[in-house]
Amino acid sequence: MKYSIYQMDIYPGNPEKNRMKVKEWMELEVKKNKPDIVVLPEMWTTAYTLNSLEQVADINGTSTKSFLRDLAVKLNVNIIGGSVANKVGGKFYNSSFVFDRTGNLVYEYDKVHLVPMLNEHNFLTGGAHVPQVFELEGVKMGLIICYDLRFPEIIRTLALEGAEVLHIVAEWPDARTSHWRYLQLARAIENQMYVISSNRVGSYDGVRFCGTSMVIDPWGNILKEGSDEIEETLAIQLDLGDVKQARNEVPIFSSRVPHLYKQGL
Ligand SMILES: O=C(O)CCC(=O)C(=O)O
Repeated sequence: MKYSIYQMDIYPGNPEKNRMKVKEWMELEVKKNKPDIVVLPEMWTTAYTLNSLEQVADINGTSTKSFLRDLAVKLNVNIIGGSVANKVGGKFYNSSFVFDRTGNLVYEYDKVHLVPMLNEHNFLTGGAHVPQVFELEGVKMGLIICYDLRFPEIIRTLALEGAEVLHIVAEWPDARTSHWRYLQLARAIENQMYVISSNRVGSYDGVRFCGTSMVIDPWGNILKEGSDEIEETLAIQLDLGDVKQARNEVPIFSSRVPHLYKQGL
C-alpha cells in the first residue's frame, strides 16, 4: 500500500486558496509517486480561525465532499481528507471525510474530544460517536483528530474491532511536540498497528505548529518523520502483513482479561 502524506501549511480563513493548493499538490503527487492513499491534515480549509466560522466553515460538508470526491475519481486515489470546520444544523463541528478511489464516501467522523486549551467548547460541538473502523483497499483502518490522540481507549476499541492502521490528522502545537511523538509511538506499540499522521506546519495567531508527521510500524519503528518546520510530503510503501506478524509474536490481544477491567473504561 503506497501512501503520500501532506505536511501542509494552511492559509488562514481561505478555503478557496487551500483547495487550490491541495488540488495542485495531489495532482503532482499522484503523477510522481502513484499513491494508493493520500492524507491531509486537520482543519486544512481554514486553519483554526474559530472566530470566523460563520464565514468560512463548510455547510453540511458540501463543498469539501464534492471537492474530495471529484479528486478521488479523477486521480484514482483514496483520500483520508484531514478535517474541516463544518456547520450542520446550526452547530459547528470538526469533521473528517474519507473517499475511496471510486468516489464513495466510505467514512465520516466529527471530532469527539474538544480542546480546552483552545476554548473549543465556545466555538465547536463535539461529535456524538467515537471513531469506527472503515475499510480501504480491503484493509481495516481508523481515523482520529489531533487531541483524540490523548484518549487511548478509543484507539484500543478500533484495534479490538480489527483496525490495522490508525490515521491521525492534526494541528498540533510545537509547545507539546514531545507529547505528539511519544503518544503516537505508544499507540502504535500498544495496539500493534501502523500509525500514520499528517500534522500542519507554519503558525497562526501566535501558535507555531510542529509538523513532525510520522509513519510508525506495529513494532514502534519510525519509518518516516517530517521536519518540524517545512512543508513536505512523506511518501512510503507499507507492508501491512507486519501487523499480523507483530500480533502473533507478542499476542497481547489474546492475553487481555477484560472481565477484570472496569466497565466503561
Ligand atoms: O493535545 C494537544 O496538546 C493539542 C491538541 C490540539 O491542538 C488539537 O486537537 O487541535
